[in-house]
Amino acid sequence: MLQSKKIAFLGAGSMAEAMISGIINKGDIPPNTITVTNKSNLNRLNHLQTKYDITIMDKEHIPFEEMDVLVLAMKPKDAETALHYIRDKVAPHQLILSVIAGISLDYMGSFFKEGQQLIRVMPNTSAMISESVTAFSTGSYTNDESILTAEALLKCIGDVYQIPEEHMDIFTGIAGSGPAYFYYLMEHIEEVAIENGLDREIAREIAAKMIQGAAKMMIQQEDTPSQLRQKVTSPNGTTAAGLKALEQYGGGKAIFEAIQNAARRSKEISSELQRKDVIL
Ligand SMILES: NC(=O)C1=CN([C@@H]2O[C@H](COP(=O)(O)OP(=O)(O)OC[C@H]3O[C@@H](n4cnc5c(N)ncnc54)[C@H](OP(=O)(O)O)[C@@H]3O)[C@@H](O)[C@H]2O)C=CC1
Ligand SMILES: O=C(O)[C@@H]1CCC=N1
Repeated sequence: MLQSKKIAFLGAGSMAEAMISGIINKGDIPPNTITVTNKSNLNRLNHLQTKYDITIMDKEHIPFEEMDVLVLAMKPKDAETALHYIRDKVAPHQLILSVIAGISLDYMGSFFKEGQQLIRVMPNTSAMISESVTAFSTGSYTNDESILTAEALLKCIGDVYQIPEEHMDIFTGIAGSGPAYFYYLMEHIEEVAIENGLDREIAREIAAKMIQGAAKMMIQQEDTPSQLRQKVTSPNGTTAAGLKALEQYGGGKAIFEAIQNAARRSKEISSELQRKDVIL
């Protein structure tokens, strides 16, 4: 179903590249039917073209009317300018898919004529290797065909969940930002490994595989995380000693607060972006 679709990415940064990479690796879409543009960084566009064989274009030259899907992948601060730019260039039947954190369907909808098809998406950068967990919420005018198109597209980058928009902030805190928490954890694992004489590369490999193994256990086994933890923890053993320090240094609380804070920031971005001048 994606073969004949024309897709344009507005924004060519980390998230756009991760999605483009995942989509192209999946092989359902010919690379040259993906058009990518950005604000001004031509070197970046050339780099993506060389790497993925996609079509790159100055945004002034994009034939917007020919596009089936427009992916908005700029920072929240640039969303308003971009929405202003495209509002008169797209028709309601075209699907606008935004991956911008915190930008609500209502806010987006306020730029367009009634009936515009909109989908709000939250992927993560594991899209690069088709391992994102991605959520999406649909606007009031989005039809079944567009939902199927979006699902097919997002399945190229991993697993997809349709969720109510009110859950987007917490989803963002957990899954959109989540990879960063693991990279942060890895940075600390490497630090202590090196201090204890291990090579950084070895430490990185064993820690990443350990995390992958634990993640697979949670997916494949019926045990809860708490039961799995207990199975690792011998009385008065090494794990109990490690968990004691985690508790003592506020590990659980830190994880809880990290996710809460990210979700709060997502909500805050939404309120910062309230549209002031609706002129249609
Ligand atoms: N990174 C992540 O892990 C995730 C990011 N997101 C969301 O994705 C969005 C992009 O994030 P990320 O890729 O990290 O950001 P980057 O800063 O890496 O990329 C932003 C891109 O937007 C382009 N841009 C800015 N203004 C416009 C415009 N008016 N028209 C077209 N392109 C424009 C920039 O162009 P130029 O370089 O020329 O200025 C750049 O290519 C954000 O809204 C973020 O919330 C969502 C999930 C995860
Ligand atoms: O940090 C951000 O705002 C974006 C959204 C989720 C991940 N990165």
